[in-house]
Amino acid sequence: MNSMVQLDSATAIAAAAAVAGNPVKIVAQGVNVYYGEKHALRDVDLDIQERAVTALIGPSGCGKSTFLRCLNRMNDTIPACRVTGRIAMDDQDIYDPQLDVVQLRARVGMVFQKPNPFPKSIFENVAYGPRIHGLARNKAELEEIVAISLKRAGLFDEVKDRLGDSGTSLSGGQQQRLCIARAIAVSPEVILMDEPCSALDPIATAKIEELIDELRENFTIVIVTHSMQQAARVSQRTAFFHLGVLVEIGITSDIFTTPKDRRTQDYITGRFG
Ligand SMILES: Nc1ncnc2c1ncn2[C@@H]1O[C@H](COP(=O)(O)OP(=O)(O)OP(=O)(O)O)[C@@H](O)[C@H]1O
Repeated sequence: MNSMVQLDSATAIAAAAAVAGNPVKIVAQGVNVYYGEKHALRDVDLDIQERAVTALIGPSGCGKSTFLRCLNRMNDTIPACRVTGRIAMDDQDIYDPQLDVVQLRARVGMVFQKPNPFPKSIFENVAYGPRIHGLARNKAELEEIVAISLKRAGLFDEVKDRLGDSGTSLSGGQQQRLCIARAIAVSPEVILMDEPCSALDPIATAKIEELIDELRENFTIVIVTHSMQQAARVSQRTAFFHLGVLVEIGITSDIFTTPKDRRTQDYITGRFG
């Protein structure tokens, strides 16, 4: 088979082995999503492993972003959208009516396709979440959270002397790392990334990919990507969606070298997409 993806298979296999024993963080069972009459996701069963990167791939419109948005209930904000089935994080049903959605979204952070810093200072972009969630007892603690979050997002050295400047004054890649720092600042357990590099140049993309690899030590990451190369570089597990169906999920190197399903094979060899 002639996959379009160049795999550094030794690295990919070592990375998959390193996370192989990690427990499951999120379990989705029989998930269906409708936008009005449109049945966008059908009977999806999918496990997300803790402290690993899971990539969601598939052709445009297959339901990747829809599934991602189920994981922090962002679909609740779309009036016509209806979700059925069960999604549990650490065995807790995240669609339980008793559950506080604001708390859920602090536990399951999100980074979007287009960097979207608030029109506020770099400091305030990161401090906002910890402040509203009461995570700092005083100014010194808040400053510490901001500094740590910027360091973990690989941005601190570039901005430490200009924390008062507007977040929007940064380059696109820096803005995306600022958005990652903002997500990290409220100590989430899971970070969802919806095509986080699609608006970035190759150098900024490489930095974000390196960062994702570092972040998986502490966070569970789910990333939607149009780039099979990116999925191969950053993820340990890959899920392939097609026409609203989860076709298969497996170890990334297996999906790109020995997929079980013909549809996956056709996709990774570029027969459609
Ligand atoms: N807000 C919405 N209202 C109505 N239909 C929607 C909405 N969002 C998505 N859809 C439909 O649901 C299906 C899945 O869309 P989704 O955006 O999840 O796919 P995707 O795989 O992420 O696509 P892409 O790679 O192009 O971003 C598509 O047919 C899309 O048109």
